[in-house]
Amino acid sequence: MSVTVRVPAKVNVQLAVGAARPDGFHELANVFLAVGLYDEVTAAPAGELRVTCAGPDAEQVPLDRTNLAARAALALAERHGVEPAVHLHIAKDIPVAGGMAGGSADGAAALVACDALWGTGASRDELLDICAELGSDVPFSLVGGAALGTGRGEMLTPLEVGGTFHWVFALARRGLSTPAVFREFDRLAEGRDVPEPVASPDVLAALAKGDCDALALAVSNDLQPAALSLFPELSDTLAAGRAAGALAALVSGSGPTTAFLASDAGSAAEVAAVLRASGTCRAVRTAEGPVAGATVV
Ligand SMILES: C[C@](O)(CO)[C@H](O)COP(=O)(O)OP(=O)(O)OC[C@H]1O[C@@H](n2ccc(N)nc2=O)[C@H](O)[C@@H]1O
Ligand SMILES: Nc1ncnc2c1ncn2[C@@H]1O[C@H](COP(=O)(O)OP(=O)(O)OP(=O)(O)O)[C@@H](O)[C@H]1O
Repeated sequence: MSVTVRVPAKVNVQLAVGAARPDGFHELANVFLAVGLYDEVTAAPAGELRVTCAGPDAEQVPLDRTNLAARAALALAERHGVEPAVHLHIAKDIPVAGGMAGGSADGAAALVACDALWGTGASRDELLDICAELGSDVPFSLVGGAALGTGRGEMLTPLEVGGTFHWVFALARRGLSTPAVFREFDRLAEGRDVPEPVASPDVLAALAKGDCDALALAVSNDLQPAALSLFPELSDTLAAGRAAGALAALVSGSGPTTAFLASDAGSAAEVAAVLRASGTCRAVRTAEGPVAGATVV
């Protein structure tokens, strides 16, 4: 018997970043949208904990106990006094180190899969607690849809969304480390006051209405200058997407994936084709959001 869980990537339609806290994390107002690029994690009984991974970026994924899927299984097993004797197989389609919460997605998926496989019957709140221990983005991967994340991003308030948004994602030729991007944010902020991060009423209203033109005017990412500083070539990708007719162009989370909002599926396909031909990125994907979070299939 095995359990397979499908889990989406995310894009941040607003990422407001405050000053560094004493614990090193940054206070955020993080508006997450789950988009239809998926990993699948399959949990099956095994002699001992084992992780395997397949997919285009699989060789970049650690297979030891630092893998977020393995850490999720160990955390659940420890809380419930269960042997973590499980084979976790990750079918990976979310770009690795791309700012789309790929590792976080696998953590949330493994948790749901192991809970079902072992019959541990953890409550939603307990699963969310474990997710928050694993990483700031992991709780959102569990719940999906759209949500405002406060604190370091782990305290979620679900958001209503009045329609479907069409996105194009340009994958970069190398990854960016999330801690390095936050450090660069701090360096760029030296000597000036960083305001408290607050959710933009315009972003929330545009999501609630399902209004892509309004969302295009309202999206923002405070990590974008830091990501561009570490990876200047991303400006060319953003410019290529804008020139192709995208309504908005921004870095996704800590990058280096760039995200482009389109008015419908047809124009998303056109923007994707122009980006592919531009030579400014490694690959291009289209996806819609919001979609559901980690779900047993
Ligand atoms: C950039 C985002 O992806 C936006 O959704 C997230 O804020 C990052 O979430 P994540 O990858 O789950 O991050 P974590 O695993 O919790 O933290 C990784 C590292 O990112 C930095 N970090 C993360 C979240 C946060 N609010 N402040 C931070 O400064 C810290 O250096 C931390 O050590
Ligand atoms: N299951 C996993 N899949 C991918 N990377 C993982 C996984 N577990 C741990 N990692 C490690 O985490 C690093 C970041 O990968 P990940 O794909 O999660 O980045 P990300 O999408 O930029 O994250 P985020 O958007 O949450 O900041 C990788 O370089 C890898 O070493």
